[in-house]
Amino acid sequence: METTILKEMTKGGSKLSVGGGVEDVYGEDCATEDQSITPWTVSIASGYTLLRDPHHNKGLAFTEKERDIHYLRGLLPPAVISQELQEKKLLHTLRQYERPLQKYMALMDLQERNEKLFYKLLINNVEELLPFVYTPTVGEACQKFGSIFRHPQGLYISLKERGKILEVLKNWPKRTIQVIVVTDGERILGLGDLGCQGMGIPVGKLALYTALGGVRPSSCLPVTIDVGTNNEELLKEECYIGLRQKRATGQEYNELLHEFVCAVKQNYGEKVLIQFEDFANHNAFELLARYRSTHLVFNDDIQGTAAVVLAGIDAALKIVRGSLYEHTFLFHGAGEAGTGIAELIALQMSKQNKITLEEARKKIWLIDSKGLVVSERMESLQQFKKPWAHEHEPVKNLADAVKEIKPTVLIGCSGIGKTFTKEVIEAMASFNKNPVIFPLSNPTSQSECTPEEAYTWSKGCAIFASGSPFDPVEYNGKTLVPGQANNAYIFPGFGLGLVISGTIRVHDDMLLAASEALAGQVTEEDIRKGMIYPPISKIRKISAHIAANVAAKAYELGLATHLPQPENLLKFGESCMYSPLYRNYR
Ligand SMILES: NC(=O)C1=CN([C@@H]2O[C@H](COP(=O)(O)OP(=O)(O)OC[C@H]3O[C@@H](n4cnc5c(N)ncnc54)[C@H](OP(=O)(O)O)[C@@H]3O)[C@@H](O)[C@H]2O)C=CC1
Ligand SMILES: CC(=O)C(=O)O
Ligand SMILES: [Mg+2]
Repeated sequence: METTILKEMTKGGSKLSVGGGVEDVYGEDCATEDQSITPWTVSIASGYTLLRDPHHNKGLAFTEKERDIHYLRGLLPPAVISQELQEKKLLHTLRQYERPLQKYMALMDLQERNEKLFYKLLINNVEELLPFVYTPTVGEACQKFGSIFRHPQGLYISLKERGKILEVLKNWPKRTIQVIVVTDGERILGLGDLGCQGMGIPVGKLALYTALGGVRPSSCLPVTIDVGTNNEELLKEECYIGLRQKRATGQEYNELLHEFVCAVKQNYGEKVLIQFEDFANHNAFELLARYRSTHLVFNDDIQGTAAVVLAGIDAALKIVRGSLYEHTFLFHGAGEAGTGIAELIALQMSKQNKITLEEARKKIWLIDSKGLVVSERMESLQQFKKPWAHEHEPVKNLADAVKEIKPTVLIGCSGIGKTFTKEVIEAMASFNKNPVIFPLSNPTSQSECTPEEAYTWSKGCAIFASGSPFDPVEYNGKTLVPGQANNAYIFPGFGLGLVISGTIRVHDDMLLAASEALAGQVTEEDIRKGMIYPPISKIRKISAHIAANVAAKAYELGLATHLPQPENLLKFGESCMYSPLYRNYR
């Protein structure tokens, strides 16, 4: 098949070359989605190849003229339909599927077939479709990844590629990458070690980077590092897609990860964001500590989750009153999410009250699988738990700890479902007018409790937000809307902020800036309805605000490299956001 140069043109577009200040941000094949600045892009597909190129395929929406010019005659049935009608038809079809996994597979197929239509559908129906590309369905998809696998998405880097990672990166068809989400599959949501099948997570997270944060899909790269799996069932499974060996650890593991991180910087430069996702905590904290001062790295489970929860607490304080420091926090789970959130809350308390971090930490308690984290256990505690080992008698279970500590805010992040029992919630409600309850564990099966349970056991008083989505609940004739405390509110806007400012390092103050921007998007009306997060349907606007705040902080800290600083970062961020609308081809 002959390939010709294909030029995309916006309606009324007149310029021939790619130009404008935003080009530096997006580089390569398209400068910006602000078509008034740069209406042209160049690609190389035509005819049959064009129909199979997901970035440019429009299916039946190709116009008569485009069909003539691009050798599409006969390759499509005669009807020409609009993108809006395509979207309507697809939504109708998706709604016919009964099982969430069928919807997931249909959506992934669409993403591989027609990228713009996939994103238009997702952006316009985010509330309805997010649960099928993200938690909870992505969890089931990862568990069954081997049997539902149809076409590879993202890059697989296994121990077999040791010493050749730079070459592997060069096999990826895009040269300009701005965001990488990488997992090694060892702690996929609360579902444990899913090995190579964890790829569903980077793919899903990056779909959100584009749909929720407006980062261009062509500049996103999902990566799975396969060092084996300790999941015996997967190792025995016929359809398992990964290396059939136990996980490599120690030096072998560290060397592979180091080669990866260095190859990324060498291939894509120092402004590419590496987001670590769903690593087990024994690696996650070390990787972040090792690379945070030399590379642009971000751990979503530790840092993104912290920012989203702090924002929810900020909004909850408008209902329960008092400052952060006047509250007492208890975490069920002392891993990445737990200690990450705890640390950011302590940092904010210390800034607000001009106290030391040590003093602030005293208001925060954590429980792990062995009970309350207390000083008596200091020697045997992992490093990241030590700052939280306060003086206290040992306490073995959550219900007893709640009664002893009397927290105002209870946060679940153990990955173990059903642990916020009736006894726990009733105890919380017995000394709090409005207990703040955050069952953060994902997916839905691992949630510490449902909103219905929290509202019923607290007699409708709980302020509730969970990691996975739940439907509104009718309680005593009132509709209560549970919030979704999920890092999806933060990372897409956070990443966009780094990209538009060309930031080279992540600083904790940027997490506070992101958190503040999210909390600022919660309206009085949301609060009146008991909602501590803004509706997810407004996520593009929310992400633009987060991006602007993060970028502003990066400029203030001298970590941004795109100079001069745009006058209006919000407008600039919005103008950089990916648009899923088809372009006219000439
Ligand atoms: N809503 C959101 O945005 C996010 C949600 N999460 C969810 O949070 C959960 C935990 O993730 P993460 O922190 O990364 O995982 P980690 O493995 O790092 O931490 C889990 C913690 O839970 C503790 N734990 C395990 N079992 C029990 C138990 N029976 N009783 C008390 N504590 C227990 C572990 O104890 P020990 O240390 O002793 O092993 C550990 O401290 C997952 O379900 C994940 O999906 C994570 C990130 C974001
Ligand atoms: C949401 C998320 O990052 C997690 O559950 O791991
Ligand atoms: Mg995660």
